Amino acid sequence: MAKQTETSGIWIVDDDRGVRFVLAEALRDAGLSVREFSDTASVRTALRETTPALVVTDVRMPGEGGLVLLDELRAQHIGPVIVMSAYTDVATTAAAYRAGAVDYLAKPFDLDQALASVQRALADAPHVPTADMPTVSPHALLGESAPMREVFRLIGRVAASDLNVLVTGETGTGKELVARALHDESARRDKPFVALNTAAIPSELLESELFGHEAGAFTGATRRVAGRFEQAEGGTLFLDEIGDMPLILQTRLLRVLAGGEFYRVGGRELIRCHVRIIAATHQDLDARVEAGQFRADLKHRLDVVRIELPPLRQRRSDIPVLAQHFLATAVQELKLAPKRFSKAALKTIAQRDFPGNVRELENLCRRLAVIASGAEILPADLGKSVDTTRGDWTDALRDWAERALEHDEQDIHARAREALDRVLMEAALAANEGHRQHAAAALGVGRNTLTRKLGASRKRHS
Ligand SMILES: Nc1ncnc2c1ncn2[C@@H]1O[C@H](COP(=O)(O)OP(=O)(O)OP(=O)(O)O)[C@@H](O)[C@H]1O
Repeated sequence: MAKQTETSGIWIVDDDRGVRFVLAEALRDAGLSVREFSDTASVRTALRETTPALVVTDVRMPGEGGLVLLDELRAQHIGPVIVMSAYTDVATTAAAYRAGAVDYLAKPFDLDQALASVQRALADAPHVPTADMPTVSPHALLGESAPMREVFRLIGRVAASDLNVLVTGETGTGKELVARALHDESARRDKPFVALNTAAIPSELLESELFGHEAGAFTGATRRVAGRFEQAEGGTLFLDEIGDMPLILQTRLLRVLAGGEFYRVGGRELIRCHVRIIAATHQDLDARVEAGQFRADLKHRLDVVRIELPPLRQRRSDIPVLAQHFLATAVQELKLAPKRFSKAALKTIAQRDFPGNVRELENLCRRLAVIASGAEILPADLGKSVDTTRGDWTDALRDWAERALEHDEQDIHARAREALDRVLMEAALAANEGHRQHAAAALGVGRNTLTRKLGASRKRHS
């Protein structure tokens, strides 16, 4: 009979997060305990604490491959070990069996087949605990709720394909993070990931932003500039807020997607591109198509696979994990004294609605990291943070600025100042029935200043 050792379940070793997700999910669904590792070094670290009941390892990984690990595990009588690989050549398969693997799974494998293989190998193996163990690999994209697991599953499934993906969800739900995960899990991972927020670029500049321009293409174009398509060559182009793209550019984009080639603005050279497009929108794209604001044929091209990110209020069970992660990250980044949430504080936070979703939760945690006085954040601290900021327009401005900085946008200060001027002027004019002198006086600026700013704002918006 097999020796009853205390082990820590099934260990999956694969640098491909998508494969880990999918396989781990299937094994957990079957009631097994799973730990995930992205490389052999972290397996070795974990082996100092405990041993696995079974290891499923990839063969080719950056750094050290799975066969070295297999040798080591066999030498220490740890295992059984199942090997998986996309390289089903005879030499690799034979080497794996020679080194003592009990089975060899050729990728892409059928999940049922993988599960059957694991169950066969376990039939002889020691006791496997069924409680889920914490995973070792830090996923950038966190979440344990059912909808997020479904998102992980989809990412795992479609990452390796070259299909265009449309990510939908309210602002701040993690659409860009999903796009990055899709890129990181694809064969394009060593090529660039380029993000462009189409709503943040004035429409007259968007074309040259996407496709680049030649020197002299327009006033101020002093040299040739590569657009985002060229920058992303071989990799992934993430087009955020695609729903806001002006129709004329939708037509241009569609032509490029259909033909796989484009000209720079003012250029004559036809440039071929091999870019995977991941688009995102917080809008209802179908409704925009209905309303004639979005081209149906472009939607059709972008919306090949759809990943929907639910708002945070529909997956509240993710809030504690996210909050703790953001607090720890902020403390580390800002070099503050360690802080943690009290149970009551976490409970209060989890009950809150976050219209700005994960981004808003992240900002709240960053603020708490700075302002909470004790090592433990209490519900009273949350009150403080909310009372001083609720309804405060600087909050919205801060969110906007953080987002713009995150996306490496241009002229952030000028654009914010312009928006500030415009909002104040419009409000003052509205409050004074369009009377400029009164509006200026109400704002505490001279009439000439108001007229000048009004002119500048109109020009920018015409
Ligand atoms: N599941 C998650 N795990 C960890 N961090 C997350 C998660 N979802 C979102 N975030 C973080 O929240 C912030 C907002 O995410 P992201 O920019 O991807 O959202 P978005 O949906 O693209 O927003 P927008 O539509 O406003 O551009 C980022 O700092 C991101 O790292």
